Amino acid sequence: MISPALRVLIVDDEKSNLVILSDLLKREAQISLANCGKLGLKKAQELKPDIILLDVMMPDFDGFEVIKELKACEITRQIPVIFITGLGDVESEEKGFELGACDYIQKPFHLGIAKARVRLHLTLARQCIMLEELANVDPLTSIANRRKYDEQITNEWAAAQRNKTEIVLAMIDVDQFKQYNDNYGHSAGDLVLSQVGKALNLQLQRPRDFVARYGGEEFVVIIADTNTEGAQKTLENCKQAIEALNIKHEFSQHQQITISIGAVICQPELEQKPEAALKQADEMLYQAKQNGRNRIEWFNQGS
Ligand SMILES: Nc1nc2c(ncn2[C@@H]2O[C@H](COP(=O)(O)OP(=O)(O)OP(=O)(O)O)[C@@H](O)[C@H]2O)c(=O)[nH]1
Repeated sequence: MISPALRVLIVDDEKSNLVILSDLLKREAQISLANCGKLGLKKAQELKPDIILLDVMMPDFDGFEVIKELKACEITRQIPVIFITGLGDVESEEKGFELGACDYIQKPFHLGIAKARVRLHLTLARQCIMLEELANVDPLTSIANRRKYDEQITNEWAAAQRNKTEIVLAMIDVDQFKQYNDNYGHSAGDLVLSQVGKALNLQLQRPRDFVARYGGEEFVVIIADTNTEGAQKTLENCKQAIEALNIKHEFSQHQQITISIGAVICQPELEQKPEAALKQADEMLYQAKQNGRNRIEWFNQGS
């Protein structure tokens, strides 16, 4: 049985087709319906379904136009599209594949065969989601990994340059963590890292906030489209959230698990690279350690 968490969007102007297809798949996935191309496009962008079943001949905006828009849009580009259409000529079928469809089912279709083909694509969609997770999620903390950070910072840095907005980069390190491992054991250390990752993630919930495990006991934060005051508050909340975990660490100067944070805020010029900003954040992290840990140090652009 395929996971019911998968979401299928069916776009068809014929009500009877919507009914047949949703009946066919309702046990396989969550179904959303759209009775015209424009609505289908809107729902695809809003719902980001795992797969789209798309009619070709629709009055306002035909299926070929819809798939062109889907493939041109960053949000919907990856969603597999299956055409289900009365157009039986090979030229239309070839055009459907050329425009990026993953399958082309002709009407009238055999229920069992249509179901088997959609099921196959649902399975592939599910495997793609799993692969994506494996590639981008750190298994210990369940937050983003360094690979995802590299992708995110490339996009956010370019957006900040384009829109002339301010962006914050922060390096976070668990304080005296070697002492924790040495005294409480590596498994207990792993548990702390997992709790810290999740607690940071909870504080970074705005759509443009991002946190990843950078490696070992280090985390990296991106706060995009922000200002000094807002970012200071967010990072202060992160620091306090770790204190609030109240994890005993008798071998630390603060007697509990704490974090140090080095941060930099900038409006990047075209020639500026994010690696230089991250290095500044890292230098500030070193300062935070030198100045007593469990604190945030900001890079001063003037210094
Ligand atoms: N349990 C666990 N420990 C890790 C992991 N990755 C790195 N570490 C440990 O994190 C510790 C980092 O220690 P150090 O870099 O020496 O610094 P620290 O003890 O945190 O001291 P300060 O940074 O100066 O506060 C090392 O003991 C690493 O073995 C991990 O995945 N799990």
